[in-house]
Amino acid sequence: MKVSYNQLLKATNGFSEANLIGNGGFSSVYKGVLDENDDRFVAVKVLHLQNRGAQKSFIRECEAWRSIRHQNLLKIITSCSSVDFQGNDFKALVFK
Ligand SMILES: Nc1ncnc2c1ncn2[C@@H]1O[C@H](COP(=O)(O)OP(=O)(O)OP(=O)(O)O)[C@@H](O)[C@H]1O
Repeated sequence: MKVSYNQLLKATNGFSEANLIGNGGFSSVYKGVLDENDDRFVAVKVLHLQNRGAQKSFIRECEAWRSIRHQNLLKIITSCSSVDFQGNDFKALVFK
């Protein structure tokens, strides 16, 4: 199941400051509610694709996730590859 940009927009209250968990070098992570019937939050990691090195960092992270299993780590449940309202590339990973 893939999620759309609009679903993530809604889940994070429009990627609001109040939902922002933290910023990394290549992404911002937001707390969100994807499914109203599920009381568990998701973490939405939005890539800063305009930052130099973001693509590379993303590929490295995916490779790392592929080989890691740990009880304290969340799972990637879905992803989103789309364009935002301004027509810029938008990519996000959703963890739960
Ligand atoms: N799955 C997650 N659940 C909850 N919080 C998260 C999750 N992933 C990241 N965070 C929070 O969001 C912040 C930014 O994460 P991100 O992965 O973008 O960057 P980083 O790993 O801290 O730094 P860099 O991107 O420079 O390596 C983290 O410091 C952490 O506080």
